Amino acid sequence: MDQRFVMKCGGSTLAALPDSFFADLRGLQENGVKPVIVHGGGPAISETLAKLGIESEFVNGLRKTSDEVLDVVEMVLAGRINKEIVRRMLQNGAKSLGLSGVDGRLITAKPVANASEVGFVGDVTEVNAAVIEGVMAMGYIPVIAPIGIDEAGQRYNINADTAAGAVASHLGVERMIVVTDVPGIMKTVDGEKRVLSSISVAEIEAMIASGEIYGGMIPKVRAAIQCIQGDVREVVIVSGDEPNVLSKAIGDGGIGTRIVRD
Ligand SMILES: Nc1ncnc2c1ncn2[C@@H]1O[C@H](COP(=O)(O)OP(=O)(O)O)[C@@H](O)[C@H]1O
Ligand SMILES: CC(=O)N[C@@H](CCC(=O)OP(=O)(O)O)C(=O)O
Repeated sequence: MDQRFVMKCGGSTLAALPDSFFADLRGLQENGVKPVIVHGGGPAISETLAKLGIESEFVNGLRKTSDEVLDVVEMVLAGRINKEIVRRMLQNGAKSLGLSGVDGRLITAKPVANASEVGFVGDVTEVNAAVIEGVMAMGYIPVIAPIGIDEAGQRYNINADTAAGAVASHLGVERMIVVTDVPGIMKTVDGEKRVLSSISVAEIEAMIASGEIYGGMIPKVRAAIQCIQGDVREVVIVSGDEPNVLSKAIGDGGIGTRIVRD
């Protein structure tokens, strides 16, 4: 079994993650499991932009990113949030090493198709798997901030779900775990809101079309659909509140929503 997995941790849940979450990661590391973390931090970016009086808006879930916004995105993601995660892992006995996609040209990016509307927002074209594997081989959990760079040295702001999906695809791991602030993809059935234990690509498309999947869930399911076309066997969406969520998600813990190939 592939003992590696990619975990995406959303800004919606980062600050609230209990120590037990990081202790779970340490336990996995001690047992030879090799996690790779890609993190977000959207709410912290918005908070800092507001403090600095810099306007920002989202276009179809992507932050409109000017050069000025890009400075703040990099400062918050690669600085504050990345180091906060590394620190919490250290405090809980897990060994980790923080990087942004710029370090070692970890994430090569190109402008998204609607760059004229959203500015310096990137799509991933290449992931330097050798650097990630090297960090893992040294016994560290890589913690990656979703900033990309192109051949000319231009930086890009990349949606963290998109970046995590690309890292999972390029590493060829079997599983990606998306940790967020809801227990999975929810659907109202007979007037009752339920967490779907699994969902197919066709069902996802239908729920996007009907508006039952909206907002921040859209980039997650899009990234999931993209990476299960390759080697990734399943993507699991779970809540960071659940005790030992990662151990449960990599086992058959019946947790969250599993997205698998049709
Ligand atoms: N069908 C759905 N089931 C669960 N959550 C959904 C659904 N559709 C949209 N969402 C929204 O997606 C949010 C998670 O995305 P987001 O806030 O961007 O989190 P993160 O910061 O973890 O990336 C949930 O809090 C919820 O408001
Ligand atoms: C292009 C784009 O929108 N980038 C995101 C990057 C952070 C992110 O995705 O964070 P979450 O996972 O917490 O949402 C942003 O600027 O907010």
